Amino acid sequence: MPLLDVRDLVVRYGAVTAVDQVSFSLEPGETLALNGPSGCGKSSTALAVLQLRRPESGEVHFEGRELTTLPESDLRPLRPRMQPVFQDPYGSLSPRHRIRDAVAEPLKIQGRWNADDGPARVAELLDRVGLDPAYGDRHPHELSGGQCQRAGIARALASDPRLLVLDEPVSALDPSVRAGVLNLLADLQDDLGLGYLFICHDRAVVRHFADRALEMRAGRISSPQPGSS
Ligand SMILES: Nc1ncnc2c1ncn2[C@@H]1O[C@H](COP(=O)(O)OP(=O)(O)OP(=O)(O)O)[C@@H](O)[C@H]1O
Repeated sequence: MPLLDVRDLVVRYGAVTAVDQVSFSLEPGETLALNGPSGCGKSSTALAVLQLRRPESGEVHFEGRELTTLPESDLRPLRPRMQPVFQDPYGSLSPRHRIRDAVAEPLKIQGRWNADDGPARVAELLDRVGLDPAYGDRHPHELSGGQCQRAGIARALASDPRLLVLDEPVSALDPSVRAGVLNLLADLQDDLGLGYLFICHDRAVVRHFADRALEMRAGRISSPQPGSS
């Protein structure tokens, strides 16, 4: 069974059809890239996969469940298993919260926080993404962009996801730290068997990082591209 199976997805904003009959599937442990120019519908596809924006039509099967027809109450327990990582590393963390609270929050919301071992779990997650757990005391603005993106990934991992939807996860980062974050994502995938829907406009990064890539143009999949393997 694919981890994710998207069929004939359509996303509209009023008269604008941002995603037009897009279909693809993604296996557990696989990285599938969506590549294409600005405005071709990559982010809209990501939002619809995550059900953060309900599509006009089409189906999104995640771990065998069709999501588009589920009410929010039935989606809620599934949401932790599909986590977004967005382009702006600072945007996904509240500026008012310390990093350790941002990473602990999903555990608390999902009823998995335990005062005895919760702090150790947060430290373990920070360590797993290559951050010294002492950084947990800091606020997002006290971290570099790359460190902040790592903290965002730690927060996503706190939910024990199976799928990460990575929307331009390194595009806003200094070129010198991009490779480190991509290597971290590759290690996490090897260790945890995560599936990645990897949205990226940079073909060189896609070739290096993705197993398979789909090219989008004007809301449609225009062609498959060879990936790195
Ligand atoms: N909230 C919105 N309201 C109206 N139109 C939107 C909205 N979001 C996106 N669009 C339009 O939908 C189309 C697809 O946008 P989308 O952001 O999905 O593309 P993208 O490939 O991710 O581009 P970028 O890389 O610039 O984010 C564009 O024409 C865009 O202007």
